Order: sequence, then C-alpha cells, then structure tokens
Amino acid sequence: MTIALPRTAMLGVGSMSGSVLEGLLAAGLDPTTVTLTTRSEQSAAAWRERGLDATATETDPDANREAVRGAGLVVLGVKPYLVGEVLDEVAASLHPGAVVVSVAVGTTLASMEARVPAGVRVVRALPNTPIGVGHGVTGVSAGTTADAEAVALASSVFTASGQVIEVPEAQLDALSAVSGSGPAYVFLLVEQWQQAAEALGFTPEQAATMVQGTIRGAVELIAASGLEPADLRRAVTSPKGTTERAVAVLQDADLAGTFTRASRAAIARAEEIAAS
Ligand SMILES: NC(=O)C1=CN([C@@H]2O[C@H](COP(=O)(O)OP(=O)(O)OC[C@H]3O[C@@H](n4cnc5c(N)ncnc54)[C@H](OP(=O)(O)O)[C@@H]3O)[C@@H](O)[C@H]2O)C=CC1
Ligand SMILES: O=C(O)[C@@H]1CCC=N1
Repeated sequence: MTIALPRTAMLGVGSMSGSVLEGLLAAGLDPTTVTLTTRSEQSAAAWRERGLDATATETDPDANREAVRGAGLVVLGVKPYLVGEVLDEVAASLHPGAVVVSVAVGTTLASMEARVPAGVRVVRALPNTPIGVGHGVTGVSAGTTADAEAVALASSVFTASGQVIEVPEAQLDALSAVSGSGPAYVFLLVEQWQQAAEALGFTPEQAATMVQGTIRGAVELIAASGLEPADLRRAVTSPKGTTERAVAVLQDADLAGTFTRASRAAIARAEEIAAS
C-alpha cells in the first residue's frame, strides 16, 4: 500500500509520532510531503540525516509556525502539557480548513478547538508505538467540527501501518489504558518472564528466544487459527498434566483484576492531565 497525504507538518517527532512517521514512510509516503519540528537541534539533525525536512525550535523559534504554513494536515506529537502552548503559537498560521490531529493523552478536543481558528478541524488519535513496525492500534475521536473527510484523512495516517478504532472521546482514555499504554505491559511481561527463565538456569539469549518466540508464536496462532484464546489454552493444558499446575498458579494472581486496576490507574492519570 502506498499512502498519499496533503502537505503535512509534524510538530514534535519523538517516541510516539516518530513511530507514526516510521509507519508512514514504510507504507510508501513521499518524505518530501512532511515537514518536521522538534525542540532540540540534535533530534532535528537526526531526522535530516535521513533526508527529512526537520527544524528545531531551539535554533529557529519560528519553526512550528513555518511548518504549518500551507499544511493541510498538522500532527501534534508533543507532550500533553505543551499542546495548548504549541497550538497558541501556530493558530494564526494554520491553513483554513487544515486538519489538526493530536496524539496526546488527556488533552481534550474542546481545549484544542478553543485555540484554533474557525474552519480548522480537530481530531484526537491515541496510537501505540508498534505502528512503527506495521502493527499499530490507534483510537480516533472526531472533534465537533471534524467532518467525515477530516476523520478519514486523520485515520489514513494510522491505517497506513495498523488498525484504527473510532470511539467517542469519552472512551479514548480507556482505549489508551488498553492499547496506548499496552505495549509497556507486554514489555514488562517479557522482562519478568525472561528473568524467571534465567532463574531456571538458561542464558539471557536462551531466555529471550524462549519467551519472545513463545509470545510471537502464540499471537500468530490466535490469528491463524481463528480460535478463542481460551480454546487454544485448553489445547495446551492436558488434564492432570504440567501446564494445569502452572496455569492454576497464574490464575491465583488474578490477572484480570490486576489489568483492570492498572487500566483504572492509567485512566485516572489521563483525567488528572485533562484537568491540569
Ligand atoms: N510514547 C507512547 O507510547 C505514546 C505517547 N502518546 C502521546 O504522544 C505524545 C508525545 O509523547 P512521546 O512521543 O512519548 O514524547 P517524546 O518526548 O518522545 O517526544 C516529544 C517530541 O516533542 C518535541 N518537542 C518538545 N517541545 C516542542 C516544541 N515546542 N515544538 C516542537 N516539538 C517539540 C520533542 O523534541 P526533542 O526530541 O528535541 O526533545 C520530541 O520530538 C504525548 O502527548 C503522549 O501523551 C500517545 C500514545 C502512546
Ligand atoms: O504514558 C503516557 O502518558 C503515554 C500515553 C499512552 C502511552 N504513553
């Protein structure tokens, strides 16, 4: 698939929107379509080395304003506390009818719409970093002035390299608590499981092969078989066998309750950010 976008400004291109950009480039986006800004010259230089047009605000205070001039699509990839500041900075330079997409958690559509001129359409997106390798999961919510065309354009940025779920904004913090933060939960599981394997006497390399290979294989098996995870689990768990004992220990840990508590903690933090 090759993706075409209107002239696009990406303001802030760190872990998250940098992964979005990687996904777009892998999907065939013409790099000359995009203008990037970062805070530091070091980050901008790293993108320029890859042939992209990138300017740092620390060397050019007009970088964000220049980037959005004439852009039909503006992607905000800065930390939540900077979204308002950056929008105030660029508002007067935004192209009438531009679509502004923020990937920030806890920064509401209302707070962004209040800062942009009439006619500028705002969309929120909550992607996750695997988008950089073609496996993103992104939640998208439309602002009050975002029409179907704006949502389709915003969504195309993320479907280029993964799946998109459109949800009302009221559900976006919860979606973020599942799939936005989710890669961190999986990386933690991998870390802890590899530690456990090493404690059984395996080398770090052997532990990584066993744990990461098993996770990849199991996820592929869910997708390829079309079966429910519970059915596949039962197929591994021989009655009176070894897995049964291990799974009983894991079930004692109340994983569902733990995931629910973890998600609620993330949602509470998103609400704190929105209120700040
Ligand atoms: N990380 C994740 O997995 C996810 C993050 N998000 C959201 O993504 C957003 C960014 O987070 P993340 O990518 O982790 O953060 P990073 O710190 O990795 O990236 C922030 C980027 O913003 C740049 N920046 C800072 N100030 C300015 C400015 N005034 N003008 C232009 N660029 C600026 C930074 O430049 P420099 O590199 O020079 O510092 C950097 O490129 C947050 O709002 C977060 O809520 C959403 C979902 C998942
Ligand atoms: O931790 C954070 O705040 C961001 C939002 C979701 C994932 N990372």
